[in-house]
Amino acid sequence: MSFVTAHDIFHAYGHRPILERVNLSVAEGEFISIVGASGCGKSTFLRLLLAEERPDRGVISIDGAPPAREPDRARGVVFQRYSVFPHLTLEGNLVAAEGLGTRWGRLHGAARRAARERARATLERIGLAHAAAAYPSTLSGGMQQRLAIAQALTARPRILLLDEPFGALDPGTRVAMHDFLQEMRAETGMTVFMVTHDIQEGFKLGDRVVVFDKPRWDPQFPDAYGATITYDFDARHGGIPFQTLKEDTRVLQSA
Ligand SMILES: Nc1ncnc2c1ncn2[C@@H]1O[C@H](COP(=O)(O)OP(=O)(O)OP(=O)(O)O)[C@@H](O)[C@H]1O
Repeated sequence: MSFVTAHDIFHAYGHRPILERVNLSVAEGEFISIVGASGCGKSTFLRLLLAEERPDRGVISIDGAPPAREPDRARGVVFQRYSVFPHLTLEGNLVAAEGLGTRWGRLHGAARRAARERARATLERIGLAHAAAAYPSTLSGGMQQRLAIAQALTARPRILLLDEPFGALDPGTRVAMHDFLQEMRAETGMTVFMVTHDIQEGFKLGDRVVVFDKPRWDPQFPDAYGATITYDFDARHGGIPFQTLKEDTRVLQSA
């Protein structure tokens, strides 16, 4: 049963097609890694899932409805340039994340006390309890990233969108973050879309690895065509034997 679907998506910036004929069907709980050349529209696709932009043509649906335009608790996001609140302590960051989903954007009284308790438990969980009262600027990149992911997960989103979340991390911290993400995923059963430039990472974490590429390419007019999903690998079974070639790559020869 499909939870997230993209049907025949076309999206352009001005006269420049970025995505064309993108079709994808994702079951709830699947982890989709997205790879592809720089600038081929991977982040654009995430923005369409977030409804930050609407596709020019085609339909995206999440749980049978178009994605909500307003930020909602169903979707958590972590970008490479992660967005923690610099003026709040670590604990304050997690409490604020819970408040974002409420009517007034803040929690008060007993609800706030309960959120603080949960924040402390989460910080314990991600190994940052000792820094609960510290500010993000005093943390290393890996610790800030851990906080950003914990913040996105605080609302227990049904869908987590990750745009190169581990790009800036050293290899050791990366592996620790992979473990953390895998644990959180096992616990919550959330659906994940992760853009990465690291194919190994894509296969390690993903159930499927989808490749965005331009099946049509005119060397005279490189911007003439958009990218689509050219491969959809089943990464649960080692990938390659289960690959689905969705389109032939056709290079247009100049006369
Ligand atoms: N708001 C915008 N207006 C015009 N062009 C844009 C806009 N956003 C992105 N683009 C262009 O659309 C193309 C796709 O961008 P996008 O960021 O989706 O690619 P990407 O595959 O995520 O790239 P990277 O791997 O480098 O992050 C790029 O050429 C980019 O310059």
